[in-house]
Amino acid sequence: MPREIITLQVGQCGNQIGGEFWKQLCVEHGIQPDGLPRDDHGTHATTNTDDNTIHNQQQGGPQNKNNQNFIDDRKDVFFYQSDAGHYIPRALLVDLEPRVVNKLIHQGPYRNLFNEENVFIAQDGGGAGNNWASGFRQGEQHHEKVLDMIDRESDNSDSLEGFVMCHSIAGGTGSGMGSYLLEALNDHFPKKLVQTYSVFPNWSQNQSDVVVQPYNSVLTLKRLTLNADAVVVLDNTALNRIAVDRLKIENPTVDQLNSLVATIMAASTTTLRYPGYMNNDLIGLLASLIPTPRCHFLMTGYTPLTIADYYQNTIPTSGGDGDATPTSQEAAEAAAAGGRASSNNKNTGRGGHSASVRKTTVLDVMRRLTQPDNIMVSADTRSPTSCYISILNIIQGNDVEPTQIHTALQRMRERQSIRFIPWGPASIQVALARKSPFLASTNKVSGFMLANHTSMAELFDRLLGQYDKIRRRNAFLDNYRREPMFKDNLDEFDSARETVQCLVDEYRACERKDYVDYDYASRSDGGGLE
Ligand SMILES: Nc1nc2c(ncn2[C@@H]2O[C@H](COP(=O)(O)OP(=O)(O)OP(=O)(O)O)[C@@H](O)[C@H]2O)c(=O)[nH]1
Repeated sequence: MPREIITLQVGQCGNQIGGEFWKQLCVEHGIQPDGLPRDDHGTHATTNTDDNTIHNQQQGGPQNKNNQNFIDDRKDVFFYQSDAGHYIPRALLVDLEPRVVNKLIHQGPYRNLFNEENVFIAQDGGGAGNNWASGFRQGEQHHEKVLDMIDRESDNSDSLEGFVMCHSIAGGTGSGMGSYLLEALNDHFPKKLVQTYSVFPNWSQNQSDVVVQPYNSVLTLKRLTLNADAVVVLDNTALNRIAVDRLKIENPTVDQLNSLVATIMAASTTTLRYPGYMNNDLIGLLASLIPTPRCHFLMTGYTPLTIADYYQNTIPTSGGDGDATPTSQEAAEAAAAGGRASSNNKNTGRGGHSASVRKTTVLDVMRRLTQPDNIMVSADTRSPTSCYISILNIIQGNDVEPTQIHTALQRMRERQSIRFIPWGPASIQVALARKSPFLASTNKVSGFMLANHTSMAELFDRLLGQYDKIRRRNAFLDNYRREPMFKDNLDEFDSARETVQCLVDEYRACERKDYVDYDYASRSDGGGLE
């Protein structure tokens, strides 16, 4: 029986990255943009049967020459099938302004993919104006409608495992309404898991309209700490750095960053969609990564990196869509047509956007995954005190044998290049997965890392620094004071700051041997544990 997962996409960013995630899932599962399954088995299936038994043990699924393990994938974790045979995402598209959601459901080849009953757009359509408090208030105002949709979708599953939310923490809707929904999910579905893909802002961008991003981010981080079971951190600063330094794109577009995001999101769900003997449900996946409840912010790494083919020919822009830049719709059409951008699109002249990795072996891939260059969070994972709390590597390759993984692990252990917490087991978990036969790939092996690392505290610390700078001057607070939560006082700001500070302190405490004696009660927020 599938353990279904319902995805909530909230706000502009949430819906844009969510839209890319579904495109990626459709491609990987051989689902056409209209939801109908492709009638072939994929042109990139391998016919090597020599190691079937070995992979069978890893993947737990039947295999034969036609790569039956992929035909036996678990589409129904993320999709359900309509009476007419269309695969429909278990997704809710929520926004306080109509532009992005309308684009998803009215334009481009994927316009018929989503269930339109699952779309919520606020009637006045004014958005939340980069104001967390407005988003939170509107979340409360519209909660009945949205929770009705969630209830209907949850009744539509046999064994719902939980929810995944995609949003950004820095605007108004994804952060404020997203925060409201996180609290509501905890109240209404106390036994279900809640995982988020949370986009952190690019602090190096000096834009005047985003001066309040630190306020919104700190207020959201409180809910991510208290109301989510796991948060996959998607850090725009790091994604941008990777696109520039590794993929040699001068000015990455949002579409190009979202292509990286879609790769990460899809990779992180591989073991749920192609289950094996371990990590085949969300609880199994998260339990191994999160030994202590509050430190549940996960970083990711992926190698070899590429921007999906259909974005390769986009001309980088510093702002909106230029004439020569294919729109998301054109890119999606190109994707649907087989992954090539339209010939009208001019090439950048720099060749395809992929990091130059010529040879991929299991050991290389596993080593590269922990290299700071490949880690998609702007934090120093090699600082003298920071350490890994846990690591899960998902290695994908059609000819990979478990012995290669054992050898790679042994080598890495001998080199002692990775520092782990002093109070727990120092182990890298590895899940072996085959590649989708529907995806072209020039690399034999690719790898994805999901890791819990104490340097995450750096990101939060930096955020608190930005927050303190404007809060000390009580700057830009007028719009917040107009909202009910801040009408009488600003206590909620102080409470959120304190929760984030406690989170930083706990990550730092994790670096010490005596963390096992960590005194939750001594924390001013009582550790938030009931
Ligand atoms: N990676 C990525 N970041 C995005 C995208 N769209 C917006 N962002 C980031 O998200 C933050 C702004 O949040 P939005 O999602 O645009 O805002 P919102 O939640 O819709 O809220 P309002 O616009 O205030 O109603 C900024 O830090 C942006 O850089 C996207 O498609 N991809």
